[in-house]
Amino acid sequence: MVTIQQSTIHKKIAYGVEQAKSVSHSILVSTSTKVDLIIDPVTFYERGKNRTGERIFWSAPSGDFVMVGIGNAYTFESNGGNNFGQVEKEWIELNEFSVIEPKERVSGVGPVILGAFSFDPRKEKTKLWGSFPVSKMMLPQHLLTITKNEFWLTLNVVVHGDTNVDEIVESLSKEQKDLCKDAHIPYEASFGKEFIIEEVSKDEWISSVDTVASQIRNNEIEKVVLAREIRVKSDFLFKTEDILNRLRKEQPSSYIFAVESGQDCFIGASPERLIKKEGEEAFTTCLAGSIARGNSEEEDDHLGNELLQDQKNLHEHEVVVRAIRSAFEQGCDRVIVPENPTLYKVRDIQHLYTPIIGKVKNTVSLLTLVEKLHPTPALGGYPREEALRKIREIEHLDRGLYAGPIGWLDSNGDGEFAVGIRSGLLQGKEASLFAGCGIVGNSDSIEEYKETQMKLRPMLSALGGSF
Ligand SMILES: C=C(O[C@H]1C=CC=C(C(=O)O)[C@@H]1O)C(=O)O
Ligand SMILES: [Mg+2]
Repeated sequence: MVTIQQSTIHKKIAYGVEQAKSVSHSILVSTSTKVDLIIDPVTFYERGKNRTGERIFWSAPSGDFVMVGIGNAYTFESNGGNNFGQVEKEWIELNEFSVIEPKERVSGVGPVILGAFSFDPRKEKTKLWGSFPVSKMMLPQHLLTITKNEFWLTLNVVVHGDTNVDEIVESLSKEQKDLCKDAHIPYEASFGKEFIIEEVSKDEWISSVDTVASQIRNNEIEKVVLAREIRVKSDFLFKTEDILNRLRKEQPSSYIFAVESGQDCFIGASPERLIKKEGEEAFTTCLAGSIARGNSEEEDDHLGNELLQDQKNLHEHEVVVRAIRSAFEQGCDRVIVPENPTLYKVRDIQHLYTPIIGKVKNTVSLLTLVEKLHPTPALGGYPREEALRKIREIEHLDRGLYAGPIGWLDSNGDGEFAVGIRSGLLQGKEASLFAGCGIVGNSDSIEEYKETQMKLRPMLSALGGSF
């Protein structure tokens, strides 16, 4: 078994407990080891099923950077606002008293918090999202990181002066062994099961698009993103691992994520980065404006070219670029914005795409950038506050974590957040799936409805349907 040596863990935790006694403060102990085994991240996730409600999955597009967290060593939860500043403050404080091994840091290895924030904490919460707090970031007890073809295992624990070292070492080591048992075996998803789809407030959604488009034509507002929900019902439990496995295969150019809380799981495959920070460098993307994929290469190119010239879609996109540039310029120097969008293609849809980079100003943190950017007009609208007010008033939907920031942050302040779109909430034998569209003055409600259908396909297919 190639797990972290029990003696190493024992030494570090015992040292942490001594430190906790001497400074009268809790201590974060984090030990990581590079293992020379191949671990299938979905198998590892499945092995953690005793910890349902405390599992998290994240992988970046192309799938060569994956993190799987099992068990909460520490959680940052809020039931009020998203509290980005508070999470950051607590995270810095937790790291101030820490024992971290090894000293040389590898991005995504060691003390890392992962989780998600709500789209709009000011919108009244319904029982749909009753299992989730408004925001939840967790420091996993067990973290598997796959990066640059290396496999790392991390154990995180917060100890106190009276922590029983032997007990905690024994339980963590046993759990780690169980998680890694035969974890090289690739996870096999079971066959998809039948399910039915119920549209939620379809006609109301279509007429709300008409209403908002006419308000935009009257210059009341420039852009509003309106989302809708479908409810999926089956006789069988939707299994998170099966869905993760299919998303990994079918959506390789997207961020794949799953966050559990209680018995529910928020899961999806989003093509849209909100922000990545690596040292002084920051990367964001504007992704808005959509068209179908073609059935042949020729048709696909034709549709792509049509999208690149379509005035409605270019306007939808331009609003996003303008707002992101301005938010980015507050936190970054040397902001570089390409002049024209290109295409970003995922299995079921193609989008207009403008990547933006910048050099992060000295005092600016990742969560500060998240707060400045969220929600971009690709998810909310423009101007931001007016659009949020409009969504609160008109949308028949509790978005919860849908379209909110989802990602991770390490103890160096680096990390990445995507926006939680192309996603759904798994609730046993049922699931809610969400999709939204950027509405501008010349949006056609039936076309927008069709656009949401394309955006629902990745999750419908991952649930096991033939979409
Ligand atoms: C809000 C969603 O997509 C956004 C991202 C890309 C393209 C979009 C659009 O063309 O409308 C949306 O702004 C969603 O998928 O639920
Ligand atoms: Mg659109």
